[in-house]
Order: sequence, then structure tokens, then C-alpha cells
Amino acid sequence: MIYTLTLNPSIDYIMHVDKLQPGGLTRSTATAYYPGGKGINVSRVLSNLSVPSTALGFIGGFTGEFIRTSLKEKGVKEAFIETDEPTRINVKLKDGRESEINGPGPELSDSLKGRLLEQLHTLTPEDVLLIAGSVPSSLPEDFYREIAENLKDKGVPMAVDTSGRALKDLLSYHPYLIKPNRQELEELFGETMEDNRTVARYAEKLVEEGCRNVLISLGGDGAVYANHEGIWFAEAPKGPVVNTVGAGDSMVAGFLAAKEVYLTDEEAFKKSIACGSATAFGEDLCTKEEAEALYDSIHIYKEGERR
Ligand SMILES: Nc1ncnc2c1ncn2[C@@H]1O[C@H](COP(=O)(O)OP(=O)(O)OP(=O)(O)O)[C@@H](O)[C@H]1O
Ligand SMILES: O=P(O)(O)OC[C@@]1(O)O[C@H](CO)[C@@H](O)[C@@H]1O
Repeated sequence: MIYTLTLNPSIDYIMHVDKLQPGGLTRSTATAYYPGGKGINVSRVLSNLSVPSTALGFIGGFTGEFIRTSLKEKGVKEAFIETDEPTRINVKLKDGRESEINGPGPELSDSLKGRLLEQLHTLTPEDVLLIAGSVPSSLPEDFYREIAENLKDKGVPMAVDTSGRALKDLLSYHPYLIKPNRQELEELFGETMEDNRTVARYAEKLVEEGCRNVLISLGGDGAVYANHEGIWFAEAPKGPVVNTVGAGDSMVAGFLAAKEVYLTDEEAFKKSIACGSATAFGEDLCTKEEAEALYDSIHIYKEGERR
């Protein structure tokens, strides 16, 4: 079973505006709301791709209830731990650009934290644990490391989509998959990476450090994928960009879904791009059909081989 962990879920409240009036009243032209948080997005896309998963993390209040109900309707299993305070609402403002205001999330006590660690201890090497998103400020900054340390002797494969200190902390635990975007990769190595060849060298470095599958997402520029057998490049399909929130999560879901049905690494890479771009081209996270429609148009090539 794939378990997705979202420490700080959200309702994503999308607000379209013609022109934002800072300090004044702006009337939104259209709104929508979706269950959000990176792990939850991965679970939602997995469900669209007919791959079961269980969503874990902390939720609470009326906002948490909305997430529970939405996941139930989609047939996503969940085993959330209830918080006293409500789950946060993250505002995604669209005025031709995309601006995001993410809430801090509820206070999480030591006892809630302990319950999560106990829950995670029941996972087995046949499972995959996806760790995604920021660590809420009420938890220790190195909480992901604590989780990894706790699972160290259990052989649970970990897929990681986080940034900064949390990402750095997890590298030494040899994750099954990591998916930094360009900015997160630059932050990790303290280098600016202008071209994809440079990105590839750092992806290779991460493989040498023990990450089994390294997916670097490059937004509209596509992606780079590295494992112990080589490095692949892909351009992103061209299309009308409607919403990139969750594009990276869709990418992770596409990769994990492909590996669940034993597709090759190259096919998994292609599927990850198809899912990421299909999400970027739609209002909500991609459906199976939307991702399939893009799959054949994606050309990938291996470093050292003819394009
Ligand atoms: N403008 C775009 N055109 C086509 N595809 C895109 C575009 N932006 C994103 N994508 C697709 O989505 C994938 C992930 O995008 P990106 O690098 O923006 O992830 P991210 O920064 O992790 O996103 P997020 O954190 O918002 O989920 C890309 O590899 C690509 O396949
Ligand atoms: O605050 P975090 O945990 O870093 O990110 C949360 C978030 O921005 O990430 C998802 C998109 O990837 C959204 O659904 C959600 O609002």
C-alpha cells in the first residue's frame, strides 16, 4: 500500500481576480475549493489513476471534515489523526499570475506526534511512505528526520517531496524517490543552475549519495530523471497553463502509480510528466484520461544517446 503523509493539510481556496487592489477591496470573479496539501494531492491523483493509497497526517475541525468527506467520495482511504484546531485554508490568488498564501496550520502536541510515530511503525517493506510538504511550525524542524530514524530498521521505502532542511535531513536515509524542483535543488547545493546539463550533474550526485530515483521538475521546461542506470531528459508538453498548484504532486503520483504496475523507469518518468502537465493544463488535479492524452506526445531521451 502507498501511504501518503501530509503533516499540514489544507483546503486550497482558489480566487480568480481581475486586478488585486492591495489595501483596498478586490472582488473575486470566480472561486473554487479543493482538499489540499501535498500528500493529499498525491492520494487524489493516485485515486484518479486507479491506484489505492491511504492518506495519513493531522486534520481537524470543519475544514478537516471537508477533506475527509472529499477523500471518501473519491474512495481514498484515510487514517488521519484528529487535531483540536481546524485544518488551515490556503489561498491561491489568480490574476494572470499565481500567488499563494499558505496558513501556519494548527498546534500539534507531543502526544499527537507520538501517535503518528506509532502509526508509521506499523508500515512494512512492501509499503511505500510518501512524505510531502512543509513541517508545521509547532513540530520540531527535524521531524521528518525523526520519522526516518524511527523507520530506519524497517526497510520502508520512502518517497520524499519536501524542501530545505527537511529534504537535506532525509538524503542520508537513501530515499526511494525524491522530487525537488529547480529552486529546491539549487537551495540544496547552494548553486544556481541555469541549464539542464548542470541540473543533471546534481541529480547524478544525489544518486551517488544513495537516492534511488531522482526526479527534478523544471516547470514548463520539463524534467530531468536520474537513477543508477543513467540520466534522462524530457521537455514538458505545450499547452494552456491554467493551474500549476499540485503539478509537482501529480508528477510524484504519476511516477509511483507507474511503478505500482511495474512499468519501466523510462515509462514511469514519461507518466510523471504526463500527470504534471495535465494538472498544469486543467483547473483541478489531472484525471487518468487527461494524463493519457498527453503521454504519447512526451519525448524523453537518455544522456549520451541520440535525441
Ligand atoms: N508551464 C507548464 N507547462 C507544461 N507543463 C508544466 C508547466 N508547469 C508545470 N508543468 C508540469 O508539471 C511538472 C511539475 O512542475 P513544477 O516543476 O512546477 O513542480 P513544483 O514546483 O513541485 O509544483 P507544485 O509545488 O506547485 O506542485 C513539470 O515537470 C511539468 O511536467
Ligand atoms: O505549505 P506546504 O505544505 O509547503 O504546501 C501546501 C500546498 O501549497 O502544497 C500543495 C501544492 O503542492 C497545495 O495543495 C497546498 O496548499
